Amino acid sequence: MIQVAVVGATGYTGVELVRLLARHPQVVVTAVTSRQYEGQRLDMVFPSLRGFCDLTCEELTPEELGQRAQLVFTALPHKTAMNFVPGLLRAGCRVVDLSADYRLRDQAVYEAWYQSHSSPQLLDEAVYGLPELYREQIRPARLVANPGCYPTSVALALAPLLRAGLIDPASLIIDSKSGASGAGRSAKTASLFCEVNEGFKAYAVANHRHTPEIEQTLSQLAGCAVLVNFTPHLLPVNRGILSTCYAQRCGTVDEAGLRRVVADFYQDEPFIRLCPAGDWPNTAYVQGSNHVDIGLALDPRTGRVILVSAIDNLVKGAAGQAVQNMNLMLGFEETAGLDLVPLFP
Ligand SMILES: NC(=O)C1=CN([C@@H]2O[C@H](COP(=O)(O)OP(=O)(O)OC[C@H]3O[C@@H](n4cnc5c(N)ncnc54)[C@H](OP(=O)(O)O)[C@@H]3O)[C@@H](O)[C@H]2O)C=CC1
Ligand SMILES: CC(=O)N[C@@H](CCC(=O)OP(=O)(O)O)C(=O)O
Repeated sequence: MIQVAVVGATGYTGVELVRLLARHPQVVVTAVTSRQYEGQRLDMVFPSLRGFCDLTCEELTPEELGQRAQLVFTALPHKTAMNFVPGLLRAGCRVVDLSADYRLRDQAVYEAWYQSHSSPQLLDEAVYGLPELYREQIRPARLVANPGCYPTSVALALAPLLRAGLIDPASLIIDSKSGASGAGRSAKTASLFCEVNEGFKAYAVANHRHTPEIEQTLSQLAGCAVLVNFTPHLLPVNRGILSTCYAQRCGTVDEAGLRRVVADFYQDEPFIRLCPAGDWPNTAYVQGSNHVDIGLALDPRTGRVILVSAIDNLVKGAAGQAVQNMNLMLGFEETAGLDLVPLFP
């Protein structure tokens, strides 16, 4: 059994990691960290874990974590993870970082959207952890930057047609909706029940920090600099992201042809499901699982292709993808610990 640790285990992605890792056949969680809950058993903080995890929350230095684990998941807020990750690497750990701190390759872009970077020397080394696109680079990596939840849903929807040159990279409009767990577990007025329930709003319009992350992946796929309009919305549900992407079709390929390209691109992917024509993704059909559902239509009147994707933001959008990355890094079956049938209803 390989020893792993979760830093920031009392956040939404941290506890989701512990849930998934508790059933993983080849790893054992040896440490869970938190400042606020130091000294408390994790299954007292999250009774859902009773019988699955008997660890107590600790505050541990990277050096101490290095004594306890070979691979560490950092599930800390962005701008915080960068203070932890270099020490973990020095302590000999491999790291899957769930924050945004190592996702952007260009330091100037990171600093324009976040803040000054304290370990920019690691940006070149970090591998963007989207297995469906970068599987071979992830396997040997020391540091994997787990993608953001919105960028995961968008990149996987657009990748096949963008790479095939069948949609115009200058025409992309993306409209995404997320459940409230996407905002994390820390107390904020905007996340209060009455602020979220029975409402539906756009936020961070034209300036959401996932825009450059989405553009980075799409530019690589398209082979040219891509700019997008990306508008996130907050849904009054706990989990789930639904992204609707609009793109102008290139050439005269029909809907069946577009569908074949997407199906071929993902034919060996265990977590991607292409919906049959006329069927559309629903966040409820992927909840609790690492699946990505993708639907596609060509509007013959406008010549636009419409791609819709659904993921669980805490699983394929965070903890599940992190476990998928760990599986690749450690040479395990990619689906180990992730053989989850979505919850419904
Ligand atoms: N929620 C989501 O859907 C997704 C989140 N992510 C990313 O994953 C990371 C974690 O997100 P999420 O779980 O939602 O966040 P939460 O706010 O729910 O949890 C953050 C965790 O980090 C700990 N923490 C906070 N500040 C510090 C600090 N300064 N030093 C040490 N520990 C700290 C918290 O515990 P304590 O305060 O007790 O130390 C807590 O355990 C973030 O970078 C987020 O952007 C990525 C994809 C999806
Ligand atoms: C609903 C909501 O607030 N969502 C978060 C995205 C969370 C996320 O996964 O982003 P990172 O991993 O990059 O932090 C937001 O819009 O900031």
